[in-house]
Amino acid sequence: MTLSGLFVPLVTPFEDDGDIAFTALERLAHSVLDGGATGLVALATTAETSTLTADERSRVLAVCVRVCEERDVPLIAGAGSNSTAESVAAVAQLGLRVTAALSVVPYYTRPSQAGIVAHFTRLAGTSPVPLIVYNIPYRTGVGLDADTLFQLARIPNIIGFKHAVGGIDDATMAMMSCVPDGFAVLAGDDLYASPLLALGATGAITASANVATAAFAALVDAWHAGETARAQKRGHSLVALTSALFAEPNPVVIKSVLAAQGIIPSSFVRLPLLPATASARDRALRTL
Ligand SMILES: O=C(O)C1=N[C@H](C(=O)O)C[C@H](O)C1
Repeated sequence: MTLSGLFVPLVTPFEDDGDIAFTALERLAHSVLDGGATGLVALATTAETSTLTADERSRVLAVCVRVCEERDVPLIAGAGSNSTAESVAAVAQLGLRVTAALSVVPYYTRPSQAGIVAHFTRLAGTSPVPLIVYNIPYRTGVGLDADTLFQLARIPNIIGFKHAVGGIDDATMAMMSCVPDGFAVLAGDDLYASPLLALGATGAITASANVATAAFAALVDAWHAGETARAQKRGHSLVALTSALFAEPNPVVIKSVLAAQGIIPSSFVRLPLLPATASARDRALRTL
């Protein structure tokens, strides 16, 4: 299985009192699929997963599983932490309900490159579903060098990377020059999705696609169709929007835009996130 296309990491809509708005979540899930997304990502960073309780996480996942089954589309679900044992348990809990698990490089602990390979070897060996390694050094505090990327890509049951390194760096260039056949590279930095697709990424997981699903779907399609001029134009046209949506910590601006559009009931986010400022929200709305 090669994962390709646009996967939307859904926000978790809240009511003004902080309760999860499950009906709005289900509506949003259908609406991004109607807008051209290939599949969904449940419980990613954009979902504010770290501030959901275990019960809320399982109810959010249940909504996403139901929608993806109804629509017959792939579902990726976030699972894992900076504890290998806890990550093994979290991925096991997903069972076979998802297409793949998205597991972040262990954050905060700053393990060695060999430790990271050992972590994912253990996880991939026990996971009931294929794994996607989430490489996001600006959140985890630890980068992956080219050799580590090659080693991870060769581990059985690891089928892809969500690659979000804040640019196109040396390790990215080395990795993209020899991606194993069938291995998925999913662009995870909204601003660099277009250049990574140009280098051969199989798809994208971009939070901005909660707001601009059709535009991101068209961007992925254009690069995959080899229509360079159209793809570049699409990429350029998304720069102002993605910059505006990430002007404050993700997903606060995205939620404020969705709330202003009436797509979700409230711009509420849980502490330690604060709601987007009016100026950030208005700037994003102006770029739509
Ligand atoms: O939740 C996600 O998946 C994403 N999170 C990233 C982040 O918040 O750092 C951004 C990316 O668009 C997808």
